[in-house]
Amino acid sequence: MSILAVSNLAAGYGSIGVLRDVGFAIAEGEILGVLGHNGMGKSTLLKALSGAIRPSAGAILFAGVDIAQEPPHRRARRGLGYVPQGRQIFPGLTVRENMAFAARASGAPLSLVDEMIARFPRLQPIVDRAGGVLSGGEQQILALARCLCAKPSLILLDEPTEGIQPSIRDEIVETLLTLRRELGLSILLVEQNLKFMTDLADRVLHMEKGRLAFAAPPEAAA
Ligand SMILES: Nc1ncnc2c1ncn2[C@@H]1O[C@H](COP(=O)(O)OP(=O)(O)OP(=O)(O)O)[C@@H](O)[C@H]1O
Repeated sequence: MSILAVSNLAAGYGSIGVLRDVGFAIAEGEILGVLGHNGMGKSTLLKALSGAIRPSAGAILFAGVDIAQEPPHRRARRGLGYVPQGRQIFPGLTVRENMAFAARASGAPLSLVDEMIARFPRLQPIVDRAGGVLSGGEQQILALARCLCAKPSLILLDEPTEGIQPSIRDEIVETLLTLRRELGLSILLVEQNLKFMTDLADRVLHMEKGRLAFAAPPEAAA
């Protein structure tokens, strides 16, 4: 069964249309990648799915329910996680506080915070450090771990490797594959880094001028 089924989706900014007639589905436990040049609409797609922008047409079935017109917090509560580009962690809160905030806001148990800290060893020595002083890579891991503290069944990742070193990138790959294996986590990944995409994605779609143009296996896309 599909965790996400999108059909005829259109979205944009005011009178500027960006996405047109977008349709695809993600199976439970699947990792789907979306590739595309700058400005083609990849981030806009994730914004429309997360609720950051409201689609002007189309359906977004999440676990069988159409969420296309729901606000972001309701989608998050259903188990739709979103890690936007730029990460958006709370700079004045510590690593642990950032994560506890996400767990509380979603009604997930606070024990998930310790579970996620255990899954991301790089966070262990810095749990009491303020989010704002972390390196770019540390912030990326925190943003991902914080998203997972809300107990999502599908996560939307917008260019998670942007500006981070290969060793951290490899850790993120390993942890995401483990989460998929152990918890059945599904992932929609927007990424320009082909190695990361190839390591992670089961299937890759290509976005061109607001449309999903064709599908190819990750090897072919690379
Ligand atoms: N807030 C906004 N208001 C108006 N137009 C926007 C806004 N955000 C993005 N756009 C426009 O929407 C189009 C798609 O942008 P989007 O960020 O989705 O592309 P992208 O494929 O994610 O690109 P990149 O890889 O550079 O992040 C672009 O033409 C962009 O200029």
